[in-house]
Amino acid sequence: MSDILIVDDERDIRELIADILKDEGFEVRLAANSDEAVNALNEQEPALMVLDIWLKDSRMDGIDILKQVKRNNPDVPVIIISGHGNIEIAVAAIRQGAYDFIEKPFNIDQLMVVVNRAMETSRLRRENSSLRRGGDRATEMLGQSAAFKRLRDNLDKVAKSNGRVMLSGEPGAGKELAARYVHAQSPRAGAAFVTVPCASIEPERMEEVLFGRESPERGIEPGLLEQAHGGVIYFDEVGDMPLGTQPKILRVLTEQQFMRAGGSDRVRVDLRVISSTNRDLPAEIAAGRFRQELYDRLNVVPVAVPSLADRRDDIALLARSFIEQFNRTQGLPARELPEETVAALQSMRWPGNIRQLRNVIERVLILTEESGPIQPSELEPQGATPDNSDALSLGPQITAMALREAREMFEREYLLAQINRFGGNISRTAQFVGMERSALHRKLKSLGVVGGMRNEEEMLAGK
Ligand SMILES: Nc1ncnc2c1ncn2[C@@H]1O[C@H](COP(=O)(O)OP(=O)(O)OP(=O)(O)O)[C@@H](O)[C@H]1O
Repeated sequence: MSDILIVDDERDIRELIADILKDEGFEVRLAANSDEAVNALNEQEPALMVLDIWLKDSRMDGIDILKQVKRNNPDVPVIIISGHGNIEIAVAAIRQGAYDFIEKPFNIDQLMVVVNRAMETSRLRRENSSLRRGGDRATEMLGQSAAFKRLRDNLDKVAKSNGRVMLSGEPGAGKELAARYVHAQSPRAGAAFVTVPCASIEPERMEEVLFGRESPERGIEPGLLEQAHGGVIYFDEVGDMPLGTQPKILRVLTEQQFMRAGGSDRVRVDLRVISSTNRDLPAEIAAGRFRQELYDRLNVVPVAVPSLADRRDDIALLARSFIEQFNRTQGLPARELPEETVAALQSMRWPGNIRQLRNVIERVLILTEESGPIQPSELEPQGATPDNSDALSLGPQITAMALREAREMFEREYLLAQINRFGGNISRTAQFVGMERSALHRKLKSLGVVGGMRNEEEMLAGK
C-alpha cells in the first residue's frame, strides 16, 4: 500500500520518473498502457498514481483511467502528467478528481513537491477513512488492574460531558484507545472520530491539512476539522503542533469557526476536542515551545493513562487477548501462555508499553516454529529487554575498528535499538534521542538503515 504506480506510454519518461522516485526511497510499479494500469490497480491498490493523460495504443485514455480510479479506488490520489500547453486538459482532469498535475517538461523538484504532498494526503485519507469504516475494528480496552479501573472510571465520567480532555502517558500506553473509548461512550458516538497526527504532518502543511482549502480549479477540499464536524477531533501528540499554528487552533476553539486556505467564507464546526501528549507540556511552555493559552483550553479535564509498568497485573490478560486476535485475524498459532512466561513478561521493561507487548507477542508467534506453550526463552531475542540489561553489546570486533567506523556502528546499533523500543515509531524515537524527526531520518539514511525503515509513514499510521 505504500508504492507509487507510474503509467506512461513513453518508456524514457516512465523510467526517468521511476528512477527519481526510487532515489527518494519510494517503491514504484510501472505500466505502459491502460490494461497494464488496470491490472496493477487490481493486484494491489497503490498509495499514489502518476498518470500520463495521453496514452498511445491503449484501450482507455488517461481520463477514463482516472474516472475508473475515482470510482473504484477513491482514496488513491492521481497526479496527471500533461503535455506542454495542454493546461485545459489538465484542468479538466482536476475537475474529474485528479489530485494535481505537472506539465512536461518538469524538473525533479517540481515532481517531488507534488508527490510528497499527494503522499501525505493519501496517508491521511487512508487513516481517517479506515477509521470511518471501522477498519481497525474498535479494539476493546482491556484491563482489570486497579490502575486500569481508575482510568476507566475517569473516562466514563468524562464521556458524559462535552469537556476537552488531555490524555497524558507514555508512548503506546493506550492514549488513542482511551480517546476512542470516550468517543464511543459519548452522545457523539455516531459521528466521526478524526485523528490529527501532529508529529507526522509536515509543519508547513499543518494549516492546510486542518483547515482545508478552496480554489476555482479544485473547489472545496475540506480539512480534518471539517471532517470531524459533529464528532471528535483527536490531536495526537499535541506538543508537536507547530507554534505558528497554535493561535489559530485557539481561535477555532473559541469561535468554533474558521476559514479554509484560499477561501473567504467562514466554516462553522461543532467539535469535541481530545488531545494527547507524552511530553511534559508545562516544561514545553516554560521553554517557549507551547502556548500557555492553548494548553489552558485543551487541558480542561486532564486524565493520566497509566504505563504498563503500573499495570503489570494486566500483562497476562493483554498478552492472551493479543494471541487470540492474531490467531483470528492472521491465522497465527493459538499458543498457550503459561504462568512462567507471564512472570517473565512481567519482569521486563516496557518503554513502548502495550504496543510493544503486542509487537513482542506477534513476533513470537511469527518467528517460532514451536506449537506448544510459549517458553520464557522465546521472549529474549524479541526486543523487550529484561530490567537489568541496558548495555549495548557491540562485541569484540569494535576494538579492531577506526573511531569513525566504530562510531557509525554504535550509532546504527543504538538507533535501531531505540526504534525497536518505540515500536517502530520514528517521531517518538526522535523525541527520545533528542533529534529532530527529519534529522533522524537523514541520519538513518546515511547509516544505511533507511531500507529497513521505508515504511515509516505506514508505521506511524498503522500504530
Ligand atoms: N487497554 C487496552 N486493551 C487492549 N489493547 C490496548 C489497550 N491499550 C492499548 N492497547 C493497544 O496498544 C496499542 C497502542 O495503543 P494506542 O495507540 O492507543 O497508544 P498511544 O498511547 O496513543 O500511543 P502513542 O503515544 O504512540 O500515540 C494499540 O494497538 C492498542 O490497540
